[in-house]
Amino acid sequence: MLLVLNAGSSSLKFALYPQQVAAAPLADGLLEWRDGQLSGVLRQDGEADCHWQDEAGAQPHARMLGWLLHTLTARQLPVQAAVHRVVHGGSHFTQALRLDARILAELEALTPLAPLHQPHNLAAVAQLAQLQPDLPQFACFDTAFHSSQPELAQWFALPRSWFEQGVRRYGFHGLSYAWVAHRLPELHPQAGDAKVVALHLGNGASACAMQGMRSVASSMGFTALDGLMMGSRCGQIDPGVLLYAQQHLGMDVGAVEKLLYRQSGLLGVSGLSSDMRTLLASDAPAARFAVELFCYRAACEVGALATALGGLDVLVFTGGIGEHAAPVRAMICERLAWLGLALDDRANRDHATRLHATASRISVYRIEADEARQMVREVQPLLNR
Ligand SMILES: Nc1ncnc2c1ncn2[C@@H]1O[C@H](COP(=O)(O)OP(=O)(O)O)[C@@H](O)[C@H]1O
Ligand SMILES: CC(=O)OP(=O)(O)O
Ligand SMILES: [Mg+2]
Repeated sequence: MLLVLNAGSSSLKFALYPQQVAAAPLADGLLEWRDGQLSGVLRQDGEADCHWQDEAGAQPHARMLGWLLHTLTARQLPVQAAVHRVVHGGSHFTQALRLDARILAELEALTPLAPLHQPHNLAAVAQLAQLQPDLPQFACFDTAFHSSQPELAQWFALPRSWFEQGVRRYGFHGLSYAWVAHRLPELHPQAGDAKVVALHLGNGASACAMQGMRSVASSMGFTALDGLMMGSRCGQIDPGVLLYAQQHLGMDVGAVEKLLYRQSGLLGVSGLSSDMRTLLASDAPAARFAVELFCYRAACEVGALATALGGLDVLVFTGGIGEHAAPVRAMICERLAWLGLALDDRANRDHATRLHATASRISVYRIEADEARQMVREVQPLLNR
């Protein structure tokens, strides 16, 4: 049994797969740590049949994972290996691999580049090792899919030595895009020759340009801050704003980090929520404006990536917002009408897989993100070595 883990700041998604690439997980669910409370939900056979709650107390994450391992073992589903989504693999790690102490130290050094993700990803590795020391543990990287990008797409216009030190555009959400690259040819037979832009719109949001189903450019860069507007991250910003915040407003580095990662995006602009569902349900003008800005920025980024590709044949929506927010898809596509893109309104409202109108020059698809299954695919060749 292979346990797939995707650890975030306050939640940990898990799924348990048999050690062959099966269509559906044997069990999956979510562990959460919020307001001093721990909770867990486990689904088996599609039914959420196990709920757990406890006070946070000491070592909350270890207790959540302890509950999970205990529950799975009690159900005759003992965990034999674990694979983690690790957001940043830096320039060295461009493939799934088995974790050891040396690799973990290198990954820890990348924490400043992904402060919202990397520490939580690595904490889950350490806690599992404590609970089950012999467990083989693997990592799959969000940056790996983008390692195929040409140098032109990777460089900032900084002095040469900065690139050599690793200050370059990496790109993220690679597990989600790799899954899109796997699924799209099943939906669009000419996908291999197509110029594709995929939009991963979730709590974090980014866009990726693909040619030959490989990444050639992306909107996220050195960290998961650049590019699109997100739930609470600002996306693309004039770096002069950061100088202004420090030099004239006297903000220290911690305050600037908090501003960029946690107080901006949909949350900052709406003053209401980072959650797209809440904003779409609200009549407040600031909520509507936040949604409009989100869509405007996404459409502009699609235009930029179409230029990187030299054309656009296919647009893909994925991630929580991309999969479920029909009004957001409609607003983004409206702004791309000049490219010859037309949605089928009904298909969009019904969340169909194929979303474009018959007359559209550009095909549009909705693909459900499945980072967990992509991780199983990537780690499969390493399991029986
Ligand atoms: N039915 C829905 N309509 C609109 N937005 C939705 C819907 N379901 C989920 N979302 C949005 O998706 C976002 C979360 O995306 P998800 O990909 O699940 O996030 P994460 O990055 O945490 O994995 C939230 O903004 C949420 O409001
Ligand atoms: C890289 C990133 O932004 O991930 P998430 O969408 O899970 O926050
Ligand atoms: Mg996500």
